Parts: sequence; C-alpha cells; structure tokens
Amino acid sequence: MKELILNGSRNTSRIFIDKGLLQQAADLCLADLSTEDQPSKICMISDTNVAPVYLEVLTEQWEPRGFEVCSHIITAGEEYKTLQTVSEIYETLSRNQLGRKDMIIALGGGVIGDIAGFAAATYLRGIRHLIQIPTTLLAQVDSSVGGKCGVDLPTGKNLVGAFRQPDKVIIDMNVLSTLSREIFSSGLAEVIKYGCIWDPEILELLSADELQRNLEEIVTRCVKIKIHVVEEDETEEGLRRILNFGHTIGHAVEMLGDFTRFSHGEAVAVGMVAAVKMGEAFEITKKGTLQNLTAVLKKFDLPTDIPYNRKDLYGALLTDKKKQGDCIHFIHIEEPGKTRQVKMPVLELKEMMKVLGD
Ligand SMILES: NC(=O)c1ccc[n+]([C@@H]2O[C@H](COP(=O)([O-])OP(=O)(O)OC[C@H]3O[C@@H](n4cnc5c(N)ncnc54)[C@H](O)[C@@H]3O)[C@@H](O)[C@H]2O)c1
Ligand SMILES: O=C(O)C(=O)C[C@@H](O)[C@H](O)[C@H](O)COP(=O)(O)O
Ligand SMILES: [Zn+2]
Repeated sequence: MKELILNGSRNTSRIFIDKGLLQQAADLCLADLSTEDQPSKICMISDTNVAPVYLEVLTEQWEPRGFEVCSHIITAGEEYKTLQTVSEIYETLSRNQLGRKDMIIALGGGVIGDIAGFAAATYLRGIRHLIQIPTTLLAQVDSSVGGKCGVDLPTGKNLVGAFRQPDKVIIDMNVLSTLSREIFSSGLAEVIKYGCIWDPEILELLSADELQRNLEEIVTRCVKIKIHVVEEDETEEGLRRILNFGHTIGHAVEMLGDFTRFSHGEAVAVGMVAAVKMGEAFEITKKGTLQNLTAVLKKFDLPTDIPYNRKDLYGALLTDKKKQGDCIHFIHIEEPGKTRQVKMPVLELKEMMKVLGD
C-alpha cells in the first residue's frame, strides 16, 4: 500500500492507494486516532449507483466495532449537486444526532465527494472527521484530494463551497472495475489535463493497450501532482489555478447543458481543446499541440468539438470564479508540461474566442 501525505494549513490528509482497501477501510479511518479522538457516530454519504454495490462492505466493518452508523443516499447525477441536497444531508445528520467529533464518509464519485465535503465543512460549523473514498477514476485522480468541495447554482458550477482537506483518502483501485467505459473515460480527461499541465509522461502511460497495467501508476502520479500544487497554494491564489486548465470553457459547457448533457470530464475535454486552439492561434501554444491533444481525447471517445455557439459560451463564463472585476485568469499551455497563466480583460478573451468559430 502506498501512503502519500498532503500537509494542508489546517489539517493533514493521509492518502492510501492500493487494491482491496475498501475491505480495510474502517481500520484506515481509525488509524492514528486516540480513543479520545475517535468518533462515536458515522454517516456514510453515497449515491444510488454506488451504494448498492459498495456500501454494505463498509457498513459491516463499523457495527461490530461498536460505532453507530447511518447513511444518506443521493440520486446519482450532477444535477443533484445542489444546496437542496446538502440541506437534506443536514437533516439526516441532525436527525441522527451527529456531533462535532463524529465522522462523515464520502463513498462515490466527485459529485458525492464535493457534496459530502461541503456538508462536513459546514454542519455544526465543521465536523471533525472527513474521509473520502473515491469510486470513479476522476475522483481518485482529482476531486478527492485537495479539499475543494461545494455545489452548483443554476448560474454556474461550484459557486458555493469551501476548502476542507479530508483527513484520509482511501483509493481502492478495485472499485474502478464496475465503471462504465464512458465514466472511466470522463476521468481520463482530468488525467490528460495533468499530462498537459505538468507531466507529459502521463500521456505516454495512456497508450491504450497498456492502460490497465499502468493505471495505479497513473493515479499515483496525478495525486502526487495535486498534492504538490495544493501544498504550494491551497486556496488558489496562484499556482493552483493551473488545475483549472480547460475548465473556463468546460464549466460553461456543463452549465449550458443544464449539468446533464455533458459529464464534467467531457466538458473539460472540450474546454482543453478550446484553450489549445486559442493558444495556437495567438502563438502561446506550440503548433501541433492541438492535433496531439485531439488525438488522445478521441482515442478515449472524449468529445473535441465545441457544442455551443461562442456568444452563449462567453455569456456562461462570466460567472466563473476565476473572473475578478473585468478580468479573468485564463490557463494556457505553451506545450505539454508547461503552463502560462494570463490575467486578461474578459473582452480580450471574447476576441480570442473568435478563433473557435461561431
Ligand atoms: N473538488 C475537486 O477538486 C473536483 C475536481 C474534479 C471534479 N470535481 C467534480 O466532480 C464531479 C464529477 O465527478 P465524477 O466524474 O466522479 O462524477 P459522479 O460522481 O457523478 O460519478 C459518475 C457516475 O458514476 C457512478 N459511479 C461512481 N462510482 C462508480 C463505480 N465504482 N462503479 C459504477 N458506477 C460508479 C456514479 O453513480 C455516477 O452515476 C463534478 O461535479 C466535478 O465538478 C471536483
Ligand atoms: O482542485 C482544483 O483546484 C481544481 O481546479 C480541480 C478541477 O479539476 C475541479 O474541477 C474543480 O472542482 C474546479 O474548481 P473551481 O474552483 O473552478 O470550481
Ligand atoms: Zn475538473
């Protein structure tokens, strides 16, 4: 079992990666906790696809140890990543009398991790123990690590949220076996993002015939990059913005599709293509990058065509968190592994977007 550490400003995350960790999750959750520091109640938050397959193996580890366990199951889907869902979780937590010293476990993909993290950050002004057990590739390589959590508003992605580092992240490679090809590919979009912004070797590890063999190595590399970036800039005032490569237009695409038409990974795929297309046209990005990026995305059936017109996309990105006054921080890559952050007036971005066509 690999163990990686993320030293956050308020707490440390211990991140475990191996096959079969779900079966020993309770031990990992309790590792290093003195009796005094242990929770007495645990609430598992999961969704309607994940819970029937993986919840029982988790629940049955807690009850014999004398812990009180409850669960809250959300209907699967990004469209439920809302304040309404969080409010229902608060009711479950309160009805089951979870206290500040108790524990929330997020068992699921990025949607569950983001919602459960936000509930843990806000219920009773913050609950002591938060565990992330990511069950999609996307959640393993990205969303379960680094502490960003929150929900969408109708006007935009992740507009309400917090930074709350999880205490432990338990990455069990075996759970990826039940993912559909589509959802697995959606996670590869974020993997490709890490290849573009930091480590081009990741793109080589993706060569399809060896993908399964390379998967644990790929997850580990992505998590290490995320740890490095987050430790340097936990609250996204500088370096961390690079993790948003492809997300400015990606988030606009998700929102215009009412959070149902495109998965997060698909939207990021389109957003990375758009960023590289603009980068090449304005001589920020090395020629040929677009062709290589498009080829790797297509290999995994990820979309590369921009599905909305320029005017709608521009309107949608005006609520982006990276916008400050009339300027937006936009992330380009010069070539895979080398980013360039540009703070530009939104009107300049609007001009640049002309190269995307109508
Ligand atoms: N906090 C962050 O830093 C961060 C980073 C990246 C993405 N995100 C967020 O993550 C979300 C996307 O995450 P996602 O792609 O994991 O989506 P998701 O959580 O909606 O999961 C995708 C689908 O896979 C199903 N599923 C999950 N695990 C499964 C398994 N092991 N077997 C079978 N089915 C399974 C889910 O029920 C769901 O239907 C977005 O809301 C995005 O904004 C957050
Ligand atoms: O961890 C980060 O920082 C990221 O930006 C990771 C992104 O992949 C992720 O989609 C994140 O939720 C986007 O954050 P936001 O602040 O732009 O909503
Ligand atoms: Zn993302």
